[in-house]
Amino acid sequence: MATPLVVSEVAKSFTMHLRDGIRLPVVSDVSFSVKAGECVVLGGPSGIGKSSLLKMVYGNYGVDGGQILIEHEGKVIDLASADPRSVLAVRRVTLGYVSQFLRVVPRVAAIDVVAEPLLAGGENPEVARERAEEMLSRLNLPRELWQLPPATFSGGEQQRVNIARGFITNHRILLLDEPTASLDAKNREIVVGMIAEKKRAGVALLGIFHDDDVRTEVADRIIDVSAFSPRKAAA
Ligand SMILES: Nc1ncnc2c1ncn2[C@@H]1O[C@H](COP(=O)(O)OP(=O)(O)OP(=O)(O)O)[C@@H](O)[C@H]1O
Repeated sequence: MATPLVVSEVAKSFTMHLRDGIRLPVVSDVSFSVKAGECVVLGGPSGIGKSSLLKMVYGNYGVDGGQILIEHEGKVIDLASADPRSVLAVRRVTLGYVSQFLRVVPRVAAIDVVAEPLLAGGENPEVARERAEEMLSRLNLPRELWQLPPATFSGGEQQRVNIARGFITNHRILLLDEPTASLDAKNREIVVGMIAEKKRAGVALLGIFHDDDVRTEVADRIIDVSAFSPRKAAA
Protein backbone atom coordinates (compact mmCIF):
# COMPACT_ATOMS: atom_id res chain seq x y z
CA MET A 1 0.00 0.00 0.00
CA ALA A 2 1.35 3.44 -0.88
CA THR A 3 -0.39 4.84 2.21
CA PRO A 4 0.64 2.72 5.20
CA LEU A 5 -0.99 5.01 7.76
CA VAL A 6 -4.43 6.62 7.58
CA VAL A 7 -5.93 8.51 10.54
CA SER A 8 -9.63 9.10 10.06
CA GLU A 9 -11.93 11.33 12.14
CA VAL A 10 -10.15 10.61 15.41
CA ALA A 11 -11.33 12.34 18.58
CA LYS A 12 -9.88 12.21 22.08
CA SER A 13 -10.61 13.74 25.45
CA PHE A 14 -9.09 12.88 28.81
CA THR A 15 -11.37 12.17 31.74
CA MET A 16 -9.89 13.28 35.06
CA HIS A 17 -11.33 10.67 37.42
CA LEU A 18 -9.71 12.26 40.49
CA ARG A 19 -11.19 15.66 39.56
CA ASP A 20 -14.92 14.86 39.57
CA GLY A 21 -14.63 13.25 36.15
CA ILE A 22 -13.85 16.54 34.38
CA ARG A 23 -13.47 15.95 30.65
CA LEU A 24 -10.59 17.66 28.89
CA PRO A 25 -11.10 17.60 25.12
CA VAL A 26 -7.76 17.39 23.30
CA VAL A 27 -8.44 16.78 19.60
CA SER A 28 -11.42 16.09 17.39
CA ASP A 29 -12.00 15.25 13.74
CA VAL A 30 -8.36 14.40 13.08
CA SER A 31 -7.91 13.08 9.55
CA PHE A 32 -4.63 12.74 7.67
CA SER A 33 -2.49 10.08 6.06
CA VAL A 34 1.20 9.33 5.67
CA LYS A 35 2.48 7.86 2.42
CA ALA A 36 5.37 5.47 1.98
CA GLY A 37 8.62 7.45 1.85
CA GLU A 38 7.06 10.54 3.37
CA CYS A 39 7.89 12.30 6.64
CA VAL A 40 4.93 14.16 8.11
CA VAL A 41 5.60 16.41 11.10
CA LEU A 42 3.01 17.33 13.73
CA GLY A 43 3.28 21.04 14.56
CA GLY A 44 1.49 23.57 16.73
CA PRO A 45 1.96 25.15 20.15
CA SER A 46 2.86 23.40 23.39
CA GLY A 47 -0.01 21.44 24.93
CA ILE A 48 -2.07 21.30 21.74
CA GLY A 49 -2.01 17.49 21.56
CA LYS A 50 0.95 16.47 19.37
CA SER A 51 2.36 13.82 21.73
CA SER A 52 -1.12 12.57 22.60
CA LEU A 53 -1.84 12.08 18.91
CA LEU A 54 1.39 10.15 18.43
CA LYS A 55 0.51 7.96 21.43
CA MET A 56 -2.93 7.28 19.93
CA VAL A 57 -1.36 6.22 16.63
CA TYR A 58 0.93 3.85 18.56
CA GLY A 59 -2.03 2.46 20.50
CA ASN A 60 -0.83 3.68 23.91
CA TYR A 61 -3.81 6.01 24.28
CA GLY A 62 -7.30 4.91 23.37
CA VAL A 63 -9.50 7.15 21.21
CA ASP A 64 -13.11 8.25 21.72
CA GLY A 65 -13.95 7.80 18.06
CA GLY A 66 -12.47 7.39 14.59
CA GLN A 67 -10.04 4.95 13.01
CA ILE A 68 -6.27 4.48 12.86
CA LEU A 69 -5.69 2.31 9.82
CA ILE A 70 -2.36 0.55 9.51
CA GLU A 71 -1.30 -1.72 6.69
CA HIS A 72 0.08 -4.79 8.38
CA GLU A 73 1.17 -7.93 6.55
CA GLY A 74 -1.05 -7.21 3.55
CA LYS A 75 -4.15 -6.41 5.61
CA VAL A 76 -5.51 -3.15 6.95
CA ILE A 77 -5.91 -3.14 10.74
CA ASP A 78 -7.77 -0.47 12.68
CA LEU A 79 -5.48 0.04 15.64
CA ALA A 80 -8.15 2.12 17.40
CA SER A 81 -10.35 -0.94 17.81
CA ALA A 82 -7.81 -3.76 17.63
CA ASP A 83 -7.39 -6.17 20.57
CA PRO A 84 -4.14 -5.87 22.57
CA ARG A 85 -2.64 -8.99 20.98
CA SER A 86 -3.06 -7.49 17.48
CA VAL A 87 -1.61 -4.17 18.65
CA LEU A 88 1.51 -5.99 19.87
CA ALA A 89 1.80 -7.94 16.59
CA VAL A 90 1.56 -4.69 14.61
CA ARG A 91 4.28 -3.14 16.79
CA ARG A 92 6.55 -6.14 16.39
CA VAL A 93 6.44 -6.11 12.59
CA THR A 94 5.09 -2.85 11.20
CA LEU A 95 4.94 0.07 13.62
CA GLY A 96 7.99 1.47 15.42
CA TYR A 97 8.13 4.29 17.98
CA VAL A 98 11.05 6.32 19.21
CA SER A 99 9.94 8.03 22.40
CA GLN A 100 11.63 11.07 23.87
CA PHE A 101 13.12 9.14 26.76
CA LEU A 102 14.59 5.67 26.97
CA ARG A 103 12.72 3.37 29.30
CA VAL A 104 15.59 1.40 30.73
CA VAL A 105 15.26 -2.15 31.89
CA PRO A 106 17.56 -2.69 34.89
CA ARG A 107 20.72 -4.70 34.21
CA VAL A 108 20.20 -5.04 30.45
CA ALA A 109 23.28 -3.91 28.49
CA ALA A 110 22.87 -1.10 25.93
CA ILE A 111 23.79 -3.43 23.07
CA ASP A 112 21.01 -5.86 24.07
CA VAL A 113 18.49 -3.02 24.49
CA VAL A 114 19.22 -2.08 20.86
CA ALA A 115 19.21 -5.65 19.49
CA GLU A 116 15.98 -6.63 21.27
CA PRO A 117 13.45 -5.52 18.59
CA LEU A 118 15.27 -7.63 15.99
CA LEU A 119 15.31 -10.66 18.30
CA ALA A 120 11.60 -10.16 18.98
CA GLY A 121 11.09 -10.27 15.21
CA GLY A 122 12.85 -13.64 15.06
CA GLU A 123 16.29 -12.48 13.83
CA ASN A 124 19.37 -14.63 14.42
CA PRO A 125 21.04 -13.40 17.69
CA GLU A 126 24.46 -12.92 16.09
CA VAL A 127 23.06 -10.89 13.21
CA ALA A 128 20.96 -8.84 15.65
CA ARG A 129 24.05 -8.08 17.74
CA GLU A 130 26.11 -7.08 14.71
CA ARG A 131 23.37 -4.76 13.51
CA ALA A 132 23.13 -3.27 17.03
CA GLU A 133 26.90 -2.64 17.01
CA GLU A 134 26.61 -0.92 13.62
CA MET A 135 23.83 1.34 14.91
CA LEU A 136 25.70 2.28 18.10
CA SER A 137 28.94 3.06 16.31
CA ARG A 138 27.10 5.12 13.71
CA LEU A 139 25.54 7.13 16.55
CA ASN A 140 28.95 7.56 18.21
CA LEU A 141 28.10 5.82 21.47
CA PRO A 142 31.51 5.11 23.05
CA ARG A 143 32.34 1.41 22.71
CA GLU A 144 33.11 1.08 26.43
CA LEU A 145 29.44 1.81 27.18
CA TRP A 146 27.99 -0.90 24.95
CA GLN A 147 28.09 -3.62 27.62
CA LEU A 148 26.70 -1.38 30.36
CA PRO A 149 23.04 -0.84 31.25
CA PRO A 150 22.03 2.67 30.07
CA ALA A 151 20.51 3.72 33.45
CA THR A 152 23.57 5.86 34.30
CA PHE A 153 24.14 7.23 30.77
CA SER A 154 23.78 10.94 30.02
CA GLY A 155 20.52 12.20 28.47
CA GLY A 156 22.07 12.35 24.99
CA GLU A 157 23.63 8.89 25.34
CA GLN A 158 20.31 7.40 26.43
CA GLN A 159 18.58 9.10 23.53
CA ARG A 160 21.08 7.61 21.08
CA VAL A 161 20.46 4.12 22.50
CA ASN A 162 16.75 4.80 22.04
CA ILE A 163 17.24 5.95 18.44
CA ALA A 164 19.42 2.93 17.64
CA ARG A 165 16.70 0.66 19.04
CA GLY A 166 13.96 2.44 17.09
CA PHE A 167 15.80 2.59 13.78
CA ILE A 168 17.25 -0.94 13.80
CA THR A 169 14.12 -2.63 12.44
CA ASN A 170 12.66 -2.50 8.94
CA HIS A 171 9.26 -1.40 10.20
CA ARG A 172 7.18 0.28 7.47
CA ILE A 173 5.91 3.00 9.81
CA LEU A 174 8.04 4.90 12.30
CA LEU A 175 6.76 7.36 14.91
CA LEU A 176 9.31 9.84 16.27
CA ASP A 177 8.68 11.90 19.41
CA GLU A 178 11.45 14.51 19.44
CA PRO A 179 14.24 12.05 18.74
CA THR A 180 16.87 14.79 18.46
CA ALA A 181 15.93 16.82 21.57
CA SER A 182 19.01 16.00 23.70
CA LEU A 183 21.57 15.61 20.92
CA ASP A 184 24.52 17.77 19.94
CA ALA A 185 24.74 19.20 16.41
CA LYS A 186 26.90 16.37 15.04
CA ASN A 187 24.61 13.57 16.27
CA ARG A 188 21.53 15.54 15.21
CA GLU A 189 22.86 15.55 11.65
CA ILE A 190 23.45 11.79 11.85
CA VAL A 191 19.83 11.25 12.87
CA VAL A 192 18.63 13.55 10.07
CA GLY A 193 20.64 11.34 7.68
CA MET A 194 19.06 8.20 9.16
CA ILE A 195 15.58 9.67 8.65
CA ALA A 196 16.44 10.46 5.01
CA GLU A 197 17.56 6.83 4.57
CA LYS A 198 14.28 5.56 6.00
CA LYS A 199 12.40 7.76 3.54
CA ARG A 200 14.41 6.38 0.62
CA ALA A 201 13.56 2.88 1.85
CA GLY A 202 9.84 3.74 1.63
CA VAL A 203 9.16 4.03 5.35
CA ALA A 204 6.26 6.27 6.38
CA LEU A 205 7.41 8.60 9.18
CA LEU A 206 5.28 10.67 11.54
CA GLY A 207 7.12 12.84 14.03
CA ILE A 208 7.39 15.76 16.40
CA PHE A 209 10.48 17.96 16.11
CA HIS A 210 10.82 21.17 18.07
CA ASP A 211 14.14 22.08 16.45
CA ASP A 212 13.25 24.28 13.45
CA ASP A 213 16.37 23.32 11.47
CA VAL A 214 15.72 19.59 11.88
CA ARG A 215 12.07 20.04 11.04
CA THR A 216 12.90 21.92 7.83
CA GLU A 217 15.38 19.23 6.83
CA VAL A 218 13.15 16.20 7.40
CA ALA A 219 9.54 17.35 6.86
CA ASP A 220 7.73 16.75 3.61
CA ARG A 221 4.59 18.19 5.17
CA ILE A 222 3.72 19.85 8.49
CA ILE A 223 0.28 19.30 10.01
CA ASP A 224 -0.78 22.01 12.45
CA VAL A 225 -2.52 20.11 15.26
CA SER A 226 -4.28 23.31 16.38
CA ALA A 227 -6.61 22.76 13.42
CA PHE A 228 -7.99 19.75 15.37
CA SER A 229 -8.18 21.49 18.73
CA PRO A 230 -11.69 21.85 20.18
CA ARG A 231 -10.33 24.65 22.37
CA LYS A 232 -9.46 26.64 19.27
CA ALA A 233 -12.90 25.98 17.82
CA ALA A 234 -14.46 27.26 21.04
CA ALA A 235 -12.24 30.37 21.22
N1 LIG B 1 -2.49 11.19 30.25
C1 LIG B 1 -3.07 12.39 30.29
N2 LIG B 1 -4.06 12.68 31.17
C2 LIG B 1 -4.64 13.89 31.20
N3 LIG B 1 -4.31 14.90 30.38
C3 LIG B 1 -3.34 14.68 29.49
C4 LIG B 1 -2.66 13.42 29.38
N4 LIG B 1 -1.75 13.51 28.39
C5 LIG B 1 -1.85 14.75 27.90
N5 LIG B 1 -2.80 15.46 28.55
C6 LIG B 1 -3.21 16.84 28.27
O1 LIG B 1 -3.51 16.93 26.87
C7 LIG B 1 -3.04 18.15 26.34
C8 LIG B 1 -2.09 17.85 25.18
O2 LIG B 1 -0.86 17.33 25.68
P1 LIG B 1 0.31 16.84 24.70
O3 LIG B 1 1.41 16.33 25.55
O4 LIG B 1 -0.28 15.94 23.69
O5 LIG B 1 0.71 18.22 24.00
P2 LIG B 1 1.93 18.55 23.03
O6 LIG B 1 1.33 19.33 21.88
O7 LIG B 1 2.69 17.35 22.68
O8 LIG B 1 2.78 19.53 23.94
P3 LIG B 1 4.37 19.82 24.05
O9 LIG B 1 4.76 20.46 22.72
O10 LIG B 1 4.46 20.78 25.18
O11 LIG B 1 5.06 18.52 24.32
C9 LIG B 1 -2.41 18.91 27.48
O12 LIG B 1 -3.35 19.85 27.96
C10 LIG B 1 -2.10 17.84 28.51
O13 LIG B 1 -2.18 18.36 29.82
